[in-house]
Amino acid sequence: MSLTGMVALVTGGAQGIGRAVVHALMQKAAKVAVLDLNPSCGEACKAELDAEFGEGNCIFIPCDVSNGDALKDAFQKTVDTFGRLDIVVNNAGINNEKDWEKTIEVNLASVIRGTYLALEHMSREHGKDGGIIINVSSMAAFFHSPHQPVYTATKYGVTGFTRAMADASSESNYGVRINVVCPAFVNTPLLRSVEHEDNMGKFVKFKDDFKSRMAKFGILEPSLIAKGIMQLITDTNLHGAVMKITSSKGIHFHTYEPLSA
Ligand SMILES: NC(=O)C1=CN([C@@H]2O[C@H](COP(=O)(O)OP(=O)(O)OC[C@H]3O[C@@H](n4cnc5c(N)ncnc54)[C@H](O)[C@@H]3O)[C@@H](O)[C@H]2O)C=CC1
Ligand SMILES: CC/C=C\C[C@H](O)[C@H](O)/C=C/C=C/C=C\C=C\C(=O)C/C=C\CCC(=O)O
Repeated sequence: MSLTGMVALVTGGAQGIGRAVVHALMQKAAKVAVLDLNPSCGEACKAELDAEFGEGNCIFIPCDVSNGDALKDAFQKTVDTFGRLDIVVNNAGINNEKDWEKTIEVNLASVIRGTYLALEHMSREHGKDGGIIINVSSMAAFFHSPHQPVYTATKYGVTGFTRAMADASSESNYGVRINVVCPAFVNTPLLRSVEHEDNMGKFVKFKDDFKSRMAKFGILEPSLIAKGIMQLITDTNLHGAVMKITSSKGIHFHTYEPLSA
């Protein structure tokens, strides 16, 4: 499937996994709106992408995804700038067990909100052409982490929500494919949050156990996660797919018994 001329929106796109996905999309000639909370990182990211791909192919929109009005405006600005929307990657996420309500807001509520906004702009129900939504979950949705109970809960939520919405899309003929990706540990700034009491709260005392888990399971590079997400975007057979990415098995898919969890 060619992405030339397609328009994508990536939340948390200024660094880490989101940044790698933005780059991969632009390599395939998509136009991209990068949404991120961090303005300096976002502006630097846009400058690098302009230098590599030429101006006019990406925009940076400062946006806190947990602010519903700001997220809605960012979707509208993307469509106003590029004329359409085809691909949404709900990637922004945090690790904060101390401010656990914020973690639910960013990791789960904002993914739900981002999915509904994406449907408003892409679903046949709204007279649009269809599209693709990718939600970013985690292997924590399969191997629950005793050091991140709320983070784990949000990622279980993202996976369940995405599967249910994929079925809703099929049953109501939205014309939108909806998939979820579940990476294991990835070499990004998020991973370094294991060291900080501000992020881990009382679970910071387990940081060495956590680091042992990382050593045991390995640490992936963001480019591999971008490769998996590009497969979910471009393979038109993939809908309702739950992609796992691990050091031991690479990119692979979780399978479920019919009518089971
Ligand atoms: N790094 C890892 O080991 C893994 C990460 N993930 C998930 O991948 C996604 C991306 O994570 P990383 O790239 O590792 O993190 P990261 O911390 O490197 O990058 C996240 C980006 O999201 C932005 N962001 C954070 N809160 C935001 C908000 N409220 N509104 C808008 N932007 C916001 C940050 O400014 C940053 O640019 C997250 O959903 C994370 O849970 C999943 C599995 C493994
Ligand atoms: C402080 C750390 C911050 C963020 C990291 C996140 O918690 C990240 O989202 C968590 C990842 C958790 C990964 C947990 C387990 C990984 C397991 C494997 O790699 C297991 C290997 C094979 C599984 C076989 C299969 O696919 O079923």
